[in-house]
Amino acid sequence: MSQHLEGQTAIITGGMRGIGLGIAKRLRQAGANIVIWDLNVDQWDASAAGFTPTLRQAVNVASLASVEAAFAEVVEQLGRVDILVNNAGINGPVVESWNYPVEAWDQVLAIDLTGVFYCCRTAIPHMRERQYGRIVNVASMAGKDGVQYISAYSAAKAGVIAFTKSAAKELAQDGVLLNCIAPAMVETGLMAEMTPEHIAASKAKIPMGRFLQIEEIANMVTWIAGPECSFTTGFVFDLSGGRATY
Ligand SMILES: NC(=O)C1=CN([C@@H]2O[C@H](COP(=O)(O)OP(=O)(O)OC[C@H]3O[C@@H](n4cnc5c(N)ncnc54)[C@H](O)[C@@H]3O)[C@@H](O)[C@H]2O)C=CC1
Ligand SMILES: CC(C)c1ccc(C(=O)O)c(O)c1O
Repeated sequence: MSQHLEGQTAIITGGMRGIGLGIAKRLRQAGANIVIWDLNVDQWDASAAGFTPTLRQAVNVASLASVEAAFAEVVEQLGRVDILVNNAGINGPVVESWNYPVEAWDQVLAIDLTGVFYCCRTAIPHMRERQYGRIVNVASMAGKDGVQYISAYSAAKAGVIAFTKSAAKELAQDGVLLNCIAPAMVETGLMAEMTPEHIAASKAKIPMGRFLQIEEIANMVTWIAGPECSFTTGFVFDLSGGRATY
């Protein structure tokens, strides 16, 4: 396997399980030193993951103070951050938009959108100073299409796409590239929060007729996060099994 990220440092938010863990594992195989940020980082299953991260930090991405303190510690201990994967996210209630609880709306937006902004805001000055960085924001097909009964999640993911495009233009001459991925449904803890009817409806929208696999996301992210991705910024890379039409 290519070791093209040897010596680089990658932060993966929400990296304790699911898609984030899969991305972390694959970036490690490519040679990167891995920093895991998650709400609770006590339980690391090294035999299941197949590696031990260089650092694990308890971070709430919805708290700027938490993000800034953790980032400073990474720079102090490892000296550099080359890759930031903004993966942490929640779904929230599955309910009509007009009945969506206001507190839950605020929480979904705080984690899924503002959390991405906080992590980028914190990492970008360091990357600009080094004139190198790769930021991969995990959006969703829900952010492109809008999915019924998960309006806060869909709105937050649409916001992640627009934020990525804006910041990418600002940083295009600084060696700092920002891109998004827009996965369709993957069988993780997050998907389990959907109702069986919604899961079946989502699967039915995918021409390939199957769910996306975590390894497929991790492989794509590993390329986007590396130096070979050199002329693409502000882009949304779909993982939709043929579903995406734009
Ligand atoms: N599972 C799916 O079908 C899809 C997922 N996605 C996105 O992929 C990303 C990962 O999702 P999954 O792995 O499925 O979810 P998951 O629920 O399995 O994992 C999410 C991780 O994020 C962490 N997290 C949640 N809130 C946090 C916070 N405030 N600060 C730090 N960490 C926090 C959780 O503790 C957990 O480890 C999310 O952004 C999700 O929206 C996108 C498209 C489809
Ligand atoms: C698992 C998350 C909440 C989710 C659910 C449904 C869709 C979809 O139908 O497109 C998504 O893209 C998701 O990210």
